[in-house]
Amino acid sequence: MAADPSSSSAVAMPPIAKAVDAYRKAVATAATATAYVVLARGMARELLPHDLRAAASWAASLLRTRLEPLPAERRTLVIKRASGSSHHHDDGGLYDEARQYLATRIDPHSMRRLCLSGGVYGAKKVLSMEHGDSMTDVFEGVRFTWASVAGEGRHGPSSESLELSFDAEHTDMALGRYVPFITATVEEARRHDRELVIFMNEGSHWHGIEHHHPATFDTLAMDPQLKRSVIADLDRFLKRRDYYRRIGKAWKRGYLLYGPPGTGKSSLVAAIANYLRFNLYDLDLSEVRGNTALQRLLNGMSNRSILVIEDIDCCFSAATREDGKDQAGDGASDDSSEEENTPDPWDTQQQQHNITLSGLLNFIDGLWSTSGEERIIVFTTNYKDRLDPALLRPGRMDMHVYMGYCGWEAFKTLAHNYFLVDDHPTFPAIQELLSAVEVTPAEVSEMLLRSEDADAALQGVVKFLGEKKQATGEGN
Ligand SMILES: Nc1ncnc2c1ncn2[C@@H]1O[C@H](COP(=O)(O)OP(=O)(O)OP(=O)(O)O)[C@@H](O)[C@H]1O
Repeated sequence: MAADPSSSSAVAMPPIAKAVDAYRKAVATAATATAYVVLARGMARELLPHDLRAAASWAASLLRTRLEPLPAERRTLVIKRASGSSHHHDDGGLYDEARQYLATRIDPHSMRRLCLSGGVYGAKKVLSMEHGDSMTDVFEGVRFTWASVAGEGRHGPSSESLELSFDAEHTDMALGRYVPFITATVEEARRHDRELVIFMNEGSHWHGIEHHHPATFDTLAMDPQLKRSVIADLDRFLKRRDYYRRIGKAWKRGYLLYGPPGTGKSSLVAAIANYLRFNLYDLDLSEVRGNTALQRLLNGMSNRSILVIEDIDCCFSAATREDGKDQAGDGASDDSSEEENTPDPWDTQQQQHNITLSGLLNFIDGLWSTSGEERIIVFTTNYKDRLDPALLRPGRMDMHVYMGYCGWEAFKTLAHNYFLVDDHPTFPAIQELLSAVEVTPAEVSEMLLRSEDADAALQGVVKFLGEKKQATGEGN
């Protein structure tokens, strides 16, 4: 049977011929499509009036703009390294602030290369970008790009800079909020890391030593609710700079800590200093020779500090109370009338200088309202009932904090501090005994310190409390 030549040729068509055929078809199709477009254009030109055509083209371009937004205009802020500053010392310029800030924001996983510096003489190690690298930071939902640019030419490293880029529409925010935020964050971190100092007065000068008191609010044994309210009060105080400015008052807060000896008043002062990272100024009034010296001392205090006057009841006896009135009949205990009979040199001197406790407070108010910022003043006393009533008046000291005998919650804090123990077979007995006897946290701490073994120490506490209860019962 003879083969069909056409079918045989189709089957036998070589690949090149196939491609040529496909190309021919494509050209024909394109020509047809182009012809249609040309025809449609021509018809539109013929049929649509000019204005309508212009409107259609404007709408089309608008649609295109909407669908493909143009890249936003960018703005770049160049932060140059201050000449003379070194990598090892932070001079406080914006360049150093930005570097320190970026060290806390840098994501080591997202960077190809990283610089690690510091560590000299125990200094903190800091991560930073390599020159030529960049990173992004998001603030209030806006992306900021940071680039590290190498110093050029003979100026070398001193012409290094950081470049901050952002969409131009966020310029006000970058300058008005982001840059101040960076400064505030770095200041906060520096404050947190700084060594604290406790100053004591010698004549009219302060003499400072490093303050390493370990007390914190976590280690402080006190009523948990009271502890929370002190912390909340401190937090509120820190946030109220503008409020104090607005009402024209000194930005200060006064705390009166009172309670028996050994209940943690000094520990609370240390915990406040550690919490706020404020330096302490422990003022011994008996060392102060008159108004001028006092003024010099108060003026010599730095901002963000705590002025402490311990045992305030001993500094001002009834003879120097407000208005200089003899207040022996005001309910003060017998001890104070004893003091009146034997005036100490400070009293005599204060009478000469006519300083009363409320006078001192007014003096401090006046001085700090013009010069001081973020000051805390703490008075401590074992005998609140001996204090000048002027000091106890509402508004005088902002918060009165009673540091009392060791309660159950306070005891649990101590047991946790010393032995990391949160439960123990002796606890029920201790809880019961604590509700029956008055014992100070200092006494309990001392018992807990007697042994390194938790069982032995806690048994010791039970024995001590039992004996105390018995003695109290016999005494009654
Ligand atoms: N509330 C407390 N929490 C934790 N530890 C305390 C507490 N109270 C006392 N201590 C322990 O007892 C020691 C002495 O306490 P602290 O000096 O703070 O008491 P104080 O009330 O200031 O006494 P004083 O009135 O005699 O100055 C502290 O160093 C601490 O070890």
